Amino acid sequence: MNEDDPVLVEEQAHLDELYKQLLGFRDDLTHQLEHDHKQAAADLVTMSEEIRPDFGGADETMETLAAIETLNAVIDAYNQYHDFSVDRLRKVLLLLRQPYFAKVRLKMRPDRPARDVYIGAAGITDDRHTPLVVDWRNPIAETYYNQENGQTSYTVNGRLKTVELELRRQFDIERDQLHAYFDTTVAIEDSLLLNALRKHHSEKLQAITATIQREQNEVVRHADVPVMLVNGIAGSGKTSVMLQRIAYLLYHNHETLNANQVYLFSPNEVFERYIDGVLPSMGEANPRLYTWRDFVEEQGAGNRDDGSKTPASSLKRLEDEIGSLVITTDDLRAITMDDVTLLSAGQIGSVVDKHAKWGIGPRFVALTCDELRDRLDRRLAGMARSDDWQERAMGLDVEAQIQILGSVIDTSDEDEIARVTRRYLDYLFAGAEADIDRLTWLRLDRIGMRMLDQKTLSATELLYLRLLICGRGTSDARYVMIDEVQDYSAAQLMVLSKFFGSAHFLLLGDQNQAIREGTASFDEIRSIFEATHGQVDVCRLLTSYRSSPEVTAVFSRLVHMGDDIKLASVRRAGLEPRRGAFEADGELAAALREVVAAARAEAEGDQAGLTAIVANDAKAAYRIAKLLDNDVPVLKKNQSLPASGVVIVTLVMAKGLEFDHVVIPDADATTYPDTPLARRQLYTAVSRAMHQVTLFSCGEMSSLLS
Ligand SMILES: Nc1ncnc2c1ncn2[C@@H]1O[C@H](COP(=O)(O)OP(=O)(O)OP(=O)(O)O)[C@@H](O)[C@H]1O
Repeated sequence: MNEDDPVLVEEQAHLDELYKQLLGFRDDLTHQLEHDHKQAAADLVTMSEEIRPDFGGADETMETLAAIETLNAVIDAYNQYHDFSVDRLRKVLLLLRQPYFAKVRLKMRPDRPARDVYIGAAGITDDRHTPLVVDWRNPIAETYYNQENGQTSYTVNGRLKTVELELRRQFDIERDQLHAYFDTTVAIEDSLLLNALRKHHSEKLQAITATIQREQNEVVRHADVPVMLVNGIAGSGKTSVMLQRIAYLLYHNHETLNANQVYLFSPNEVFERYIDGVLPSMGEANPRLYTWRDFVEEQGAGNRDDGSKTPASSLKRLEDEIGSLVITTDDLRAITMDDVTLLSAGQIGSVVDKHAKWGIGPRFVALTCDELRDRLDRRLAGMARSDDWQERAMGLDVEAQIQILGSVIDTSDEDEIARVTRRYLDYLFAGAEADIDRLTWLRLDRIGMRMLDQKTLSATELLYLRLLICGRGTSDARYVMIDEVQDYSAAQLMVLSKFFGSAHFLLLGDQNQAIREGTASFDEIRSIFEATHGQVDVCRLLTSYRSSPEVTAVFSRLVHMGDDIKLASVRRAGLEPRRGAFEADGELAAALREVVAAARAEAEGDQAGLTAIVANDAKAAYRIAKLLDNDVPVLKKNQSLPASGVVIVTLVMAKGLEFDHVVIPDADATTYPDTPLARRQLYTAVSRAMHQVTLFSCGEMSSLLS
């Protein structure tokens, strides 16, 4: 430490003091939890021994129940206290890694002295509830992210508070070591950001809590609107911002929202593994992670074309036809379980006919399902009275009777036999009600194929038809995040927006990275979500935090963003792009081998980085691997990104990822002709690079790169 710098000395002393407190909290909490655990176990044993179960008379029963009630209340109290202590310990452990990353000195009122607020990954107070560190999601921390010196403001409980920011200080801290501090009193320059960006590629995406930039913060702290569409250039932090936003929402709604109610759609499994450490590193649980495939499979439509290429016109046609849809008996299927027909197609048909006059839609489904459930109930009641089923129930051995029916059947009591047989039938046919609700009685495939005059139905068509008939898909989801939204077709988005009709959406994408033909434009995305959710708020992110100015110059030339928009990079200078057009495969192979050798040599030194050879498709990837004598691995779906070295990836797999050095081995005019799609594919491939891009072609180089 520089002993001559009084600020550094003073801040280190503050850190030492706080760290000591944190260690104390950790030890106290651990002891407390251990002690409480033992105490609780002992108390529960004593209390339960004191309960003398007596159900002899009404008074005795009341007394016994009251004693059990008291025991339950004690268990609840222990659990609550336990949860509170565990939560506090979790925060302390998080802060012990880095107690805080910034401080703001705020003058809350002109007549009061300014006070220092330290900001960290979690908030912690001392025993007298005085805040020692404030959580980055606390309203007051907004003054740090606003990046405004002097007068600034934050919103608390919907009210804007104006304050004076006297000092904004950032810290480079690891555990109890203060490495450096940066004051931004003169001009707002984010030294911590520049420090962070100097680093090399990491195996997994990192949280950006300490360095969220102003335009990103607007997304993270945005009001809770039905749909937000973030339109950002490559490397502008869309994925990072989305994860910070999830953490923000979980913090502000901690009493009502859990991570299971947040759904995150991402392009593929490699990407899922790349991002799955971010929220846990912030002390939050991961949301439910889905690819489109996972979603389709969960909906029982995994065994057909996944519908990613289904045109929106197909779904529009279903919408148009649904009003005049007539359901015939052939469209119905009996509800059968274990070869027992519980409701025949004919019986279902009579219910359907009764309610079809309302038109085929959510109301029809609700009324029909209600009545089918009633009929099922009557059917099971009838079966429970039949000799055949009663004999089967009584034929169960004693163990099975206790396990399934809860007691041994009293064969002397006829009513009891019927009651128990009913319980047995409920157990056997437990899935029948779910079948009714899942509309297994309706041959959706057949109906859809007739409506569309097609021989098969894609997953998108099937799910949309089901949605048109039932209304909403799920109300389990409160928030749905779709990353790389530009890669979804209008039809896929129509399904998702309707399926999650009651959820709020965060859509993030970059139109220039749409690498498939036939995906939805941002205007289409807006109108799809406006139709289901009303309003769509749009935010833009225009600075690249991933790529060096040199790399940014290559990819920004590929696209036209609009005259008023200029892409910017905040990274330090990287290396100049390398190019090479070769006449034959042999020459290309030699050049690639050189790159591989250089990358491996680097990886052995302390300059470990990751080089990716990004091939246009799987065929090209394996061709390159062969050219390199299979010495470089091709990244597979079930693998994670290596930390360093060289890897071959397809463009589809490279989506959302980043590498220190990107080599495009097939940058030729045939692979990348002068078409809008090829332009976007090249933009996506080049923009995966942090420090350097190498463009090789066998034959003439694509004119897009000239
Ligand atoms: N505010 C920030 N502070 C530090 N690093 C940042 C910041 N914002 C983004 N980054 C870094 O920039 C890189 C790109 O971020 P991210 O992958 O979230 O961008 P993206 O917009 O989703 O990219 P793409 O659309 O090209 O896949 C990551 O390494 C991320 O850590």
